[in-house]
Amino acid sequence: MIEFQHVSKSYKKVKALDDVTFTVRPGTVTGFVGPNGAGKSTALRILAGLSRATSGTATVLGRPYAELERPGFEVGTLLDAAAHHPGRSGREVLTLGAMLLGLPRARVDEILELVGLTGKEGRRAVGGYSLGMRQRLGIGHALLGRPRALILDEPVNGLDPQGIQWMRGLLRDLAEQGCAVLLSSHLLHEVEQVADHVVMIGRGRVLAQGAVAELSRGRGLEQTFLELTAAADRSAS
Ligand SMILES: Nc1ncnc2c1ncn2[C@@H]1O[C@H](COP(=O)(O)OP(=O)(O)OP(=O)(O)O)[C@@H](O)[C@H]1O
Repeated sequence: MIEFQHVSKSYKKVKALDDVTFTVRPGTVTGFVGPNGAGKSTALRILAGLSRATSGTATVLGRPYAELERPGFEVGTLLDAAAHHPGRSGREVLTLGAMLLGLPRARVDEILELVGLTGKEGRRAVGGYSLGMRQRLGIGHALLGRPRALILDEPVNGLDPQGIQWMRGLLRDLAEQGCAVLLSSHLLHEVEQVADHVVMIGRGRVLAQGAVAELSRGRGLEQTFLELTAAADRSAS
């Protein structure tokens, strides 16, 4: 379970998040959508313990990230596909992660296979990876410890159509295994394909949340999203 309760975050003059409350239940994929600057990354960074809320609480499995006893086994994060050292090979990145968690080397091979990186690709330096390959490595790294919650910032960015289809299947499988998956995306059509629930934010506030079918209102999520964000812009001006 992932929970935001009345989370607000201010940077000097900017109110990046304003009283954000929502839940991601185990066994579901929740899409987190909003225009540029809406506050998505800020919310995910707070959840992953990389930034502090000004007020409110964001928890994973009932605790703030900093208080998780075994974070690598509880929550997997993919917040920045370029986070790994460019000089390390994909295999080295995964091996370091596996060592930190006390996992056997065999887990690295399992993960390379799961994310569709070949042995040869695994031996290449990450600096030479395409964005799609980085995304595959990043999600593999997040999954090393078989976490019960996943936080993914734009995971399909840079993936080709086959890659997008693969990611969709992977996230659905993880949800079926009971994982709580939170993914931010600008691709509303993609969110519609993979998510059960959607949280729409604009200017730091939750504009709507609910089941995908409910929010698409028979016309598609994009239409609802455009109407809600336009209304939020009008009321702010
Ligand atoms: N470190 C920071 N200092 C000051 N303002 C910040 C900082 N980080 C984010 N902001 C501001 O907070 C607001 C929310 O930004 P955030 O990056 O969370 O949005 P986002 O929804 O992830 O956007 P995008 O879709 O473009 O990635 C923006 O107005 C942004 O300028």
